[in-house]
Parts: sequence; C-alpha cells; structure tokens
Amino acid sequence: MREPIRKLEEHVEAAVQKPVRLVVAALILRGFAEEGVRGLEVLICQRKPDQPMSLKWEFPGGKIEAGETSEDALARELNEELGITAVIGRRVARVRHKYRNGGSIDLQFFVVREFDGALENRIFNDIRWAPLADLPGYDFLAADLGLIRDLSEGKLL
Ligand SMILES: Nc1nc2c([nH]c(=O)n2[C@H]2C[C@H](O)[C@@H](COP(=O)(O)OP(=O)(O)OP(=O)(O)O)O2)c(=O)[nH]1
Repeated sequence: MREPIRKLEEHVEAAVQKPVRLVVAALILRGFAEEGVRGLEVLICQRKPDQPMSLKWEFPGGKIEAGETSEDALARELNEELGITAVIGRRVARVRHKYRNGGSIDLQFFVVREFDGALENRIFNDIRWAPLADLPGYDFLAADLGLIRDLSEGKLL
C-alpha cells in the first residue's frame, strides 16, 4: 500500500515545480575603468516595500518575453523602468539560482555604457549610482551576490 502513495507524492511535487524564469539585467556604468573600483560607478535599484523580496537591491531588468532576444528584452525593460533608450553591450555573467520559494532563475548580466534620455525612477523605491567598491554594503538579491563580490574586487569589467 505504501508504494503507490509515495509515487503520487513524487508526481505532485514534479507537477508544481515552477519553470525557470529567464531574466536579464543591466550593469549601467559611468566613470573610468582605469581608476579601478572607486572610479567606476554602477546604477543600482531598490525594490519597493510591497514587492516580493522587498527593499533588496538589484540591477534594472526583468523577464524575457516570448519572441524576444535577451538584448531586446533588456532594452525594453530599461525603457519601461528608467525611461532610457540603451545600447546593450557585452554579456559579462550568467548565473542560475534557486530561491527558497522553489523558483529558479537564469540570470544574464549585460554592460550598458551608452544610453539616450534622462534617467527617471519609474518603479523602484530608490535608485542610485554606487562605486563598484561599495556594492557589498548593499543588501542585494541572493542571486546577485557572486557578481557583487567579483565587481567589487575589480573582476569582470
Ligand atoms: N531585474 C533584476 N531581477 C533580478 C535580479 N536578481 C534576481 O534574482 N532577480 C530576480 C527577481 C525577480 O524574481 C526576477 C525578475 O523579474 P521581474 O523584474 O520581471 O519582476 P518581479 O520582480 O516582479 O518578479 P516576479 O515577482 O514576477 O517573479 O529576477 C537583478 O539583479 N535584477
């Protein structure tokens, strides 16, 4: 009698497993790479108090929609979230992360060095320019922590 019950549980677990969300995010940079991690700043964004993972910091971006390339998706998100038209540069990192709620994300980070339009905070609690060296002092989403360490140590860029 026990065997069929275990099989049923396994089946239910597989059925409720959430699909991997494909997410793109931007490292919008200003300043001078030659001056190291104090001379280069990146735009960071804080999630709103009423969002999941509230008040955590992240990089602007979001989920890729059907039919979009990663670059298309990121350009669209930056326009929606910050009101800018960005030139999407090279991809510098890709990570897979499983959040405790069971959701997995596949997260790609692209450099943005050029954009048109004035930066406007349309959806975040706060946005700010942070020197790469200061990034570990912000409470970032868990999936970003490896990247935060690398950026603050002058790796990747
Ligand atoms: N934009 C962005 N999202 C990130 C980062 N790190 C990270 O884990 N994420 C996660 C948070 C979200 O679950 C997802 C991005 O989804 P989204 O921007 O379209 O929407 P959302 O926050 O409302 O997320 P969701 O509730 O719909 O899952 O990726 C990051 O640095 N930037």
